[in-house]
Amino acid sequence: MTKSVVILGAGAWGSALATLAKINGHKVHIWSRRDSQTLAEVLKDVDVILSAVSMKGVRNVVSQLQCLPLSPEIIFVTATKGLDPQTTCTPSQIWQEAFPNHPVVVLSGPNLSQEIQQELPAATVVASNVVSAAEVVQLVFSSNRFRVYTNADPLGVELGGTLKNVMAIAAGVCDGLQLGTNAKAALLTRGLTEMVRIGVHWGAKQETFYGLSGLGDLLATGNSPLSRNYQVGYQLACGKTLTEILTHLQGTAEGINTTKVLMLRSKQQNISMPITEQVYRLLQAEVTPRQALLELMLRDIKPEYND
Ligand SMILES: NC(=O)C1=CN([C@@H]2O[C@H](COP(=O)(O)OP(=O)(O)OC[C@H]3O[C@@H](n4cnc5c(N)ncnc54)[C@H](OP(=O)(O)O)[C@@H]3O)[C@@H](O)[C@H]2O)C=CC1
Ligand SMILES: O=C(CO)COP(=O)(O)O
Repeated sequence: MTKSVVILGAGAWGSALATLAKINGHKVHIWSRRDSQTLAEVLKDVDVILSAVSMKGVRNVVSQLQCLPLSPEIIFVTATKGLDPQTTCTPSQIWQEAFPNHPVVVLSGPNLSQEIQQELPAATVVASNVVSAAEVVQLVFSSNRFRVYTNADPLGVELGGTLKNVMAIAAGVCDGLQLGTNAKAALLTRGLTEMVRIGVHWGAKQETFYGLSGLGDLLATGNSPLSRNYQVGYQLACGKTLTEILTHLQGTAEGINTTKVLMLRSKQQNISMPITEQVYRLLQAEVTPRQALLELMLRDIKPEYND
């Protein structure tokens, strides 16, 4: 059945998702804060509201929507991969708190938007506590070039896509320093261990991190120059400063803010996150890429798994 979909955020990801819904014949409107139409106008008779704004815009957009009369039938979908610096909440937690009577669905996976715009095949996950809502969103986006799986662990799916951005920065450093394939495999594997450790502590399911939104997205962004987070790490390793990199970077690298939030929360909760800590220190210019590598290699020797 044809759905009316409004996509909030006309950036790289919002535009790619709009293309995917349009090819399935849905009525799609992309709204951005520069739109000539107001949110109230574009949200008339809407079925699905998908937010693809970057993390820094989420609270702003949520508050604007809270002022509008919205039917409880409307499904919210969040495709943002970040953590709120003030509260450390995930975007879906912010949406759900603001709209407790609406179903909220997380959409996340290995989805480099440029490849999707080139019509290359990809897969993703839509996760919600309300299975029927996830199934509606699955139908809106599924096609012969975009395979959509449902999942019942929205927190795990969301954290997979968010936490891997920190590891994508580290992977860019690894490649920028030309450390080789063994080092890259070690980094991504131990990076995944770190993601699982904090994610499970926060209430996500371990197995979710081994799916598309965790391992899948870690492999995509940790191995692709198309990833902005990877680019940040790569260029730091090539000697550029963060300010220089951000001046020329197209779009948002959420991993920079996520690293800060993650450091704060992991320290408060006493969770060991050695790779995240070195990425944090590198972004703060407290260590060079080579020093960060050495710090990781010279940590106390230990069993691979502690339990
Ligand atoms: N690009 C990709 O491949 C993918 C990205 N993502 C995630 O999607 C999110 C968006 O990424 P992407 O589209 O690439 O980023 P872009 O930088 O291309 O776009 C960001 C969007 O957010 C909007 N925005 C930023 N701040 C505000 C605000 N205060 N109020 C309203 N709108 C705001 C921007 O509006 P304006 O243009 O007016 O500044 C723009 O539409 C990120 O969390 C990213 O991690 C997820 C999967 C794939
Ligand atoms: O999350 C993404 C692909 O799944 C996009 O990665 P970047 O934000 O690093 O470009």
